[in-house]
Amino acid sequence: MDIRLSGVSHFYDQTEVLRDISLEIPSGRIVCIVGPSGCGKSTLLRLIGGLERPSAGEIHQLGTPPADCLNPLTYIFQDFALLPWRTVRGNISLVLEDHGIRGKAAAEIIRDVLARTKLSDFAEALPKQLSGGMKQRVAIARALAVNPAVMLMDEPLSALDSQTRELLMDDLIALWSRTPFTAVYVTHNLAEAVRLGHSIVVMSRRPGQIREIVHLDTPLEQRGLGNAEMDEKQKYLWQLMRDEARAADAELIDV
Ligand SMILES: Nc1ncnc2c1ncn2[C@@H]1O[C@H](COP(=O)(O)OP(=O)(O)OP(=O)(O)O)[C@@H](O)[C@H]1O
Repeated sequence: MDIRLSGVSHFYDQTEVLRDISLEIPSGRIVCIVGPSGCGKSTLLRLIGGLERPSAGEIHQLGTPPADCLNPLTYIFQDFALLPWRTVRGNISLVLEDHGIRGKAAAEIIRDVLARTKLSDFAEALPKQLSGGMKQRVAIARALAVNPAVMLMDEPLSALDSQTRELLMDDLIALWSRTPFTAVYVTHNLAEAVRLGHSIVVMSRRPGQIREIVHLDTPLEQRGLGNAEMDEKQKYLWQLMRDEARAADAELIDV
């Protein structure tokens, strides 16, 4: 299932947050969204997820979600959003219970997603027993359990330290390489964007407009640390963003 945004604009009261966003999110691709603070990245994700309706423009889902998809648009948040009193298995089974899936069918899905996220040995652990990186892997496993058409990822690694971020990026790439998923991935971190994005949407400061879409051809598995092409792309992205980021920073100070 692809997603197409056509001329999307959004206001909160009199404040224009997004202006005339047209964008394709093709199936099986990771589209990263970068831009200065307050430019409307999370708002854009909420509009795509249908949590809010755009003030103008249209968002279409093209094609049908996978046959066994329980929730076409599934979020992954920065703060993991796990229930602390439920085990890893219990957190994942919750989203299946919501769809009436229990017993053997649920156990098989949970076994599969735990194996894919390398959490098979931690099914009975509580969130408080897990590191931040593992908690986010549980959140990813929970998202995979509903076999989403598109994952909406809002700064999923930004609460983690830099080593854990590297490990999680490796995990996401391994997951994608095994079974390509579709994601819209909001991040402040340009290194993350060039590592994970098939394309990177660079937004201007508020009202957020698309300044440029940068495409990356290097396969995800070849984008390790120290890859010269990735460094070049990251520099280019920073050049695009630097003035906007400075201006956005000054705006926040003026408020
Ligand atoms: N529900 C809301 N009501 C009113 N204003 C809002 C609401 N949500 C966001 N805003 C405002 O809209 C603008 C864009 O916010 P948004 O969180 O989408 O930006 P962002 O690019 O994700 O920011 P950041 O990078 O700092 O997380 C901000 O000025 C924010 O204060």
